[in-house]
Amino acid sequence: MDRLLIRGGQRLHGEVLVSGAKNAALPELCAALLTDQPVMLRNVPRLRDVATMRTLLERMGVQVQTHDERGGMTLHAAAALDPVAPYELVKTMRASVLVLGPLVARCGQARVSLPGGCAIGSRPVDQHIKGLQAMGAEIAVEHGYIEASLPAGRSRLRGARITTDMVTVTGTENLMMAATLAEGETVLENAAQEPEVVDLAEMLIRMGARIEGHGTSRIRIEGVPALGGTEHTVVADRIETGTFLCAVAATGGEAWLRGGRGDHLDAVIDKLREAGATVEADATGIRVRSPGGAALRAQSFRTTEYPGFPTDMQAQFMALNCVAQGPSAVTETIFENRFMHVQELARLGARIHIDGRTAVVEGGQRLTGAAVMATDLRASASLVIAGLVADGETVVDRIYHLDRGYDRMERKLRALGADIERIA
Ligand SMILES: CC(=O)N[C@H]1[C@@H](OP(=O)(O)OP(=O)(O)OC[C@H]2O[C@@H](n3ccc(=O)[nH]c3=O)[C@H](O)[C@@H]2O)O[C@H](CO)[C@@H](O)[C@@H]1O
Ligand SMILES: C=C(OP(=O)(O)O)C(=O)O
Repeated sequence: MDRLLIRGGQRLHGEVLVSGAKNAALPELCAALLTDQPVMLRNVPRLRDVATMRTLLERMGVQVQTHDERGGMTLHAAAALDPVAPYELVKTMRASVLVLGPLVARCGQARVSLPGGCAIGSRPVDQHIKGLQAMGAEIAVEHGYIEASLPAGRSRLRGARITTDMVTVTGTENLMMAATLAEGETVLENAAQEPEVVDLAEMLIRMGARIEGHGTSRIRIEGVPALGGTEHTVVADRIETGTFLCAVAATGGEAWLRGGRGDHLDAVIDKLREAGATVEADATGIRVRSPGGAALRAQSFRTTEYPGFPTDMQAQFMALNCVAQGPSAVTETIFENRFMHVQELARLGARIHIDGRTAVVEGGQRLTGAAVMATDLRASASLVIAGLVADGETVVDRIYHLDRGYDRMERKLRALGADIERIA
């Protein structure tokens, strides 16, 4: 099992090319199920989750071709599809549930394993199911599978007004994709406004979908009988960008994050500026300059839906808060169990006390290298950041979590001057 060996203490300098967003690429790969025409995606990141999604789609009968090093991929769901997502694949990647909406809309049926919980929380998909039922799908949950079909005599879902109980990102994406091929109008109230939802909507519109209001809490979709193929470039990964911002802020140095979208990261950039880092964004990327974490001021924040502070950046910013000066309170409101990194950060010398949904961080600590274990994707990233700052050697174990969502992270960090290597 691969691990990362980090010798901390290097300042980071140079340029990083930001990859396409995992959380946009995954639903966009699934959108190829909605049409019998080829769909060409560019800037698809090289990630374990993308490979898993590819395997899943290929098992359903989608032809997938990879073109080049720059992330070109063509998907063609022409043949009769086998609309089944088996447990072996879904259990390794919750985003597999994103095939549900497209399959019901295109094939009139689907059999998708329940994703179950994961390290960060229970993560039910009841809102996805409720929305599809409102659109006329008959759904039973049996033997660990969501069995969905259209009633006898119906060949299409029907539009509906759906208000989800909470803002759900993949729930919004699943229902928006399903609604593109439904009969009549669907209105999604309380919709997620994340940039990845907007990017997916833009791709669907290019495929012929009629969608309005994406990027707001009310999305209207007028269903059409069929969608066509398209070409689409996956939006830059704001979480990868934010992770590198925090890494440079913590180690000190200066970096240019080429392709990074500052307009998708306002909440994080505001906090970095309040901490004392210099962050300048334009249409081509983001420049960050920092005197090093120990010269910054720790920042309190609460995670919320977009455009608030993203839960997917909570662990990385907490690593920065451990070395920055002063106390800070980090409140996680999206997932009930997203503090798994706290105990591991403590092994490096961090002082953090958990009080319910808030982690109180005593800043200004000198971190020292140690063996630590990654528990989930962003927890792994926070341990890498802490390891880059710590004195001596840190070994991060179980980095398969990191590989789910970061495109060659250690290579990008090495290019910035970090002393980091992958070891067996
Ligand atoms: C592939 C992808 O895009 N993953 C992102 C997506 O996950 P994901 O879409 O799974 O997260 P959601 O937005 O759905 O979850 C938000 C909250 O709603 C709850 N919930 C959600 C759906 C549902 O049917 N019932 C329910 O109770 C969840 O347990 C959670 O507490 O958004 C999260 C929140 O920004 C991010 O952390 C993930 O990186
Ligand atoms: C939680 C995450 O992803 P997923 O929803 O795929 O588990 C994440 O990207 O931080």
